[in-house]
Amino acid sequence: MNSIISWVGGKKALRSLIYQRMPKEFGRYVEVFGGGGWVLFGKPPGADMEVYNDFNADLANLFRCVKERPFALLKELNFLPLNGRDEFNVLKKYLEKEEFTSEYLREELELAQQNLSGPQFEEIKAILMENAVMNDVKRAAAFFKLIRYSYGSGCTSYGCQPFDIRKTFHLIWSGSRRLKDTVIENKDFEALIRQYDRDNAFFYCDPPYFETEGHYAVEFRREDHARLRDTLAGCQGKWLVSYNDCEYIRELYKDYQIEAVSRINNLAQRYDNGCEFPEVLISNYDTSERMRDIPTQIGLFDLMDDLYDTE
Ligand SMILES: C[S@@+](CC[C@H](N)C(=O)[O-])C[C@H]1O[C@@H](n2cnc3c(N)ncnc32)[C@H](O)[C@@H]1O
Repeated sequence: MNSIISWVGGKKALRSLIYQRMPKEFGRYVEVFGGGGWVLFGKPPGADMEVYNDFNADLANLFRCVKERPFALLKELNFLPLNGRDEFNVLKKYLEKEEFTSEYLREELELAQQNLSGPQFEEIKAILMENAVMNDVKRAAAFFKLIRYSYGSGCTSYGCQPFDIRKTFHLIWSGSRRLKDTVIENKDFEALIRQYDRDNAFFYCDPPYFETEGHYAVEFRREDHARLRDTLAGCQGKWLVSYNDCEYIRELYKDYQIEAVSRINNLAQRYDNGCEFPEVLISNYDTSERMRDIPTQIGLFDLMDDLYDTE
């Protein structure tokens, strides 16, 4: 199926190449730089454990709400489903406000426990918990709209295209079903990889590309590319990384398998028909395993796409 959102650097066009190169067997699938989760959404759930991660808290919260609170999210989205520059600016301001963090909730609960009797505390606790969840849903709805209304899904400028948000509701439903058993995380890649690494793990890593790091709300520094390589170097499991094809990345991963691939560049394609974008797939295992069985494996993924393709 398609993702619930478009995302800068989303791997819709590259994912069939990635499926063909995945290890034939793995017990846990971990999408380290989740973004729109295009690779995850297009693959059958399969593995014993599946993890979606992104360090962007709004993105992880959106995925969590789609998975766990689809009713509340749809209700929130359906409330005043306008689409105009003014609403876009209001949503942006709302998301820029200081977050209602779990730290704040913990303090409120502690205060209530110290100052109230047992039954009173239980009553207030239920209200505080409910409000905290509703805040998550409100934030998820605002973020979802911001992505949908912005230019190129970049969340920064208004896209100026009329769009009825209700047209996306079926995606939220099918997304919720697809994410039913997926663990959603909001961690820096290094902590995540160390936490989930096992010899039966498979990590798909799609970091911000070299010299386009600034396209994301979460800061990714130049030295983070080397930190990622060093973290992956210590892995027991298998991993596949996608990057733009450039000298720096080729040198950084010179001890691993590097395959050049290319795909249509979605944004450039708008202005330059036929524009292709050179990328590399880097791995610590033999990616031709699955391709040797190509008729059966591709058939399976194609079938999933047919079942779920909704956009
Ligand atoms: C190229 S995008 C991933 C696109 C995704 N594969 C898709 O198909 O939509 C890179 C993502 O990495 C996330 N990111 C940036 N720094 C990170 C970090 N230190 N740890 C985990 N995720 C990070 C960004 O928020 C962004 O969503």
